[in-house]
Amino acid sequence: MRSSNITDAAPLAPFAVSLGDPAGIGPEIVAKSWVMREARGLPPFFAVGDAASLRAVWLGPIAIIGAPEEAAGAFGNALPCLQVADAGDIVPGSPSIDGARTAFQALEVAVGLARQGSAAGIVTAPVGKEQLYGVGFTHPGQTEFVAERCGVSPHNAVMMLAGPSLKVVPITIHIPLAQVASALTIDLIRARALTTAKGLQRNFGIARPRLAVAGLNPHAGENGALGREEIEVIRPAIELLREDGLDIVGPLAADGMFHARARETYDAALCMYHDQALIPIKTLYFDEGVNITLGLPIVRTSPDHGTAFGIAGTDSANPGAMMAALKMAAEAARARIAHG
Ligand SMILES: NC(=O)C1=CN([C@@H]2O[C@H](COP(=O)(O)OP(=O)(O)OC[C@H]3O[C@@H](n4cnc5c(N)ncnc54)[C@H](O)[C@@H]3O)[C@@H](O)[C@H]2O)C=CC1
Ligand SMILES: NCC(=O)COP(=O)(O)O
Repeated sequence: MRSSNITDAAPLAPFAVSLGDPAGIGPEIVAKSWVMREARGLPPFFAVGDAASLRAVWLGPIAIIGAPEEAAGAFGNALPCLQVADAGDIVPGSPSIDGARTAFQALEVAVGLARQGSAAGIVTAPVGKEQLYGVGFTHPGQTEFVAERCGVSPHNAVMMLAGPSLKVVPITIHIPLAQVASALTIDLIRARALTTAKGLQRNFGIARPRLAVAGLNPHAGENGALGREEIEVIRPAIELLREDGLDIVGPLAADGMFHARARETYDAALCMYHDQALIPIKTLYFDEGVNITLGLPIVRTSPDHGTAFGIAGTDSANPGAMMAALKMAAEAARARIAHG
C-alpha cells in the first residue's frame, strides 16, 4: 500500500477517549496505552467515563480533571480522567445497566468536546451493543451515533477498518445478513465510495485513492448465473463513480481480492457486508486494526475489537489496537491540518 506523507510537527490538543463499557476491557487498554505513551509516541489524551472503572483494573496514577484544558498538564504524570457518571458496582466481565448508561454518557460527552474544539478528536473504547440497546441507544453503533451528533447522515458516514496493508469499508454495516441484498442500492454504494475517496485524501493524505469493489455473490455472480446484484446494482454504481472521476475497479470476486499481491493494487476495498470486510482485516491485524469513521467534521477512531467481556479483569487484554487507534487519530488530525 502506498504510504502517505504526513508530518508529525503539528501540535495537537489532547484526544478525548471514551472508556466504553466499564465492565469490558476498555479501561484496561486505555490505562495500558497511557503506560506506553512515551515508548509508542502516543499523542496526549484523557479518559472520559467513570474513573472507578480504571481503578477496578489498574493501580497506576489517575488525575481527575474538571475540564479538558487540564489534561495536557496532567498527562505526563498521570492518566487524566474526566468523570462523567457513576457506573455503580463495577465487576469486570459482568456488564450492567448503570455501566451501559455510563458508556453512553461518556460517548456523548467525548463527541461534544471534539465538536466544540476542546479535544483534537475522539477515540472510543468498545461498547457492548446489546447493553447499549437496552438503555435507549437507538443507533446501530457508535459510528452512526457520532455521525448524527455531527449532523452527518448515516449514508455519508463511512466505517473504515484499517491496518498496515489493508483498509476495508463495509457498505452495509450492522444489519442482518438476510437484509443485505435488499439494502444494497446504487445510491448507497456511490455515497460510501465518494466518502471513502475523500476520507482517504483528508485523513491519510492519499492524493488519488484507488478503490476496489467486492461483489456480493460467489465469483462476483458469474455474469448473473450466481446472482444478479453485480449486474443490477454494483456495476452500475461503479460506472457512475468512474464518471464522478474515481479510480475504481470491480466488482471483484471477494475471495480473491485480499491476498498480499492483490492488496497492493488498491488503497481501500469496498465490501458489501460487515463480515466480508471485517474477517480479512481482523485475521491479518486483530491486535493493531483501527476503526476510523470517514465523512465527519471531527476525527474519530476506535480499536477494531469489542469489549471482550470474557477476559476483562484478567490483565490479559492487548492494548495494541487502542494504541494504533490513538496514533491513527493523531495522524488523521495532522493530515487534516496539512491538507485542509
Ligand atoms: N467498537 C466497538 O465498540 C465494538 C464493540 N463490539 C461489542 O463487543 C462485544 C463482544 O463482541 P465479540 O464479538 O465477542 O468481539 P470481541 O472483539 O470483544 O472478542 C473477540 C475475541 O477476541 C478477544 N479479544 C478482543 N479484544 C482483545 C484484546 N484487546 N486483547 C486480547 N484479546 C482480545 C476476546 O477475548 C474474544 O476471544 C459485543 O457486545 C459487541 O457488540 C464488537 C466490536 C466492536
Ligand atoms: N464490528 C465493528 C463495530 O462493531 C464497530 O462499530 P461502531 O460502534 O464503531 O459503530
